[in-house]
Amino acid sequence: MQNDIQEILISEEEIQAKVKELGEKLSTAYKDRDPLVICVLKGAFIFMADLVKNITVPIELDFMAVSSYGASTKSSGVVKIIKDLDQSVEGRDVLIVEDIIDSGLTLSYLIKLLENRKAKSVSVVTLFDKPTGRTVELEADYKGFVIPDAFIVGYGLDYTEHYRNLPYIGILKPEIYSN
Ligand SMILES: O=P(O)(O)OC[C@H]1O[C@H](OP(=O)(O)OP(=O)(O)O)[C@H](O)[C@@H]1O
Ligand code: HPA
Ligand SMILES: [Mg+2]
Repeated sequence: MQNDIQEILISEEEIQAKVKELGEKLSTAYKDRDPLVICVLKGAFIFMADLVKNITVPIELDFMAVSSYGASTKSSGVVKIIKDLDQSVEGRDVLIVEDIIDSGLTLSYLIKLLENRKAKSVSVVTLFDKPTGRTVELEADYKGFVIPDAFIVGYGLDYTEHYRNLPYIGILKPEIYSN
């Protein structure tokens, strides 16, 4: 698996330091608000687990699974709900936890959905932001790293469902895509 990586873009240590910093910011922002923190599966599962350990105020968690990339490095443009939330968001302060904002399609769909379900507020924290990928206008409320125009893997992010278990962010060798 490591042999498929051309370059490590962001190290495990850099990620952990950033996640701690985001956790501290969110602990201040959500003090006394008991937010519903929503993990967007699968990509955000590692970020979510590390992030909530760095949030020091009461929160509730829920999980939603959506997919639009399939086995490609380009969004299909169709966001498919694979698993919906267990809890109602009505009247709740909601924080969506995403691994990456690329085209912005996944999040713009989710934000609209949760607003239609009458959440009191909907905010977004993303660990990675790829602004060059945007096809819809969208800004995260909290973000970790701005990344260049490259397909990244690791720390939850996949290519054809692999590489999610790398503890760092890497770029794959070009020959991996032609296999
Ligand atoms: O801004 P966008 O262009 O919509 O891309 C971002 C979304 O794409 C990825 O999910 P994917 O659909 O690959 O599902 P996965 O999380 O199961 O890998 C990623 O985890 C984000 O949820
Ligand atoms: N890597 C993995 N999954 C993704 C990406 C990416 O760069 N962009 C959107 N989903
Ligand atoms: Mg994916």
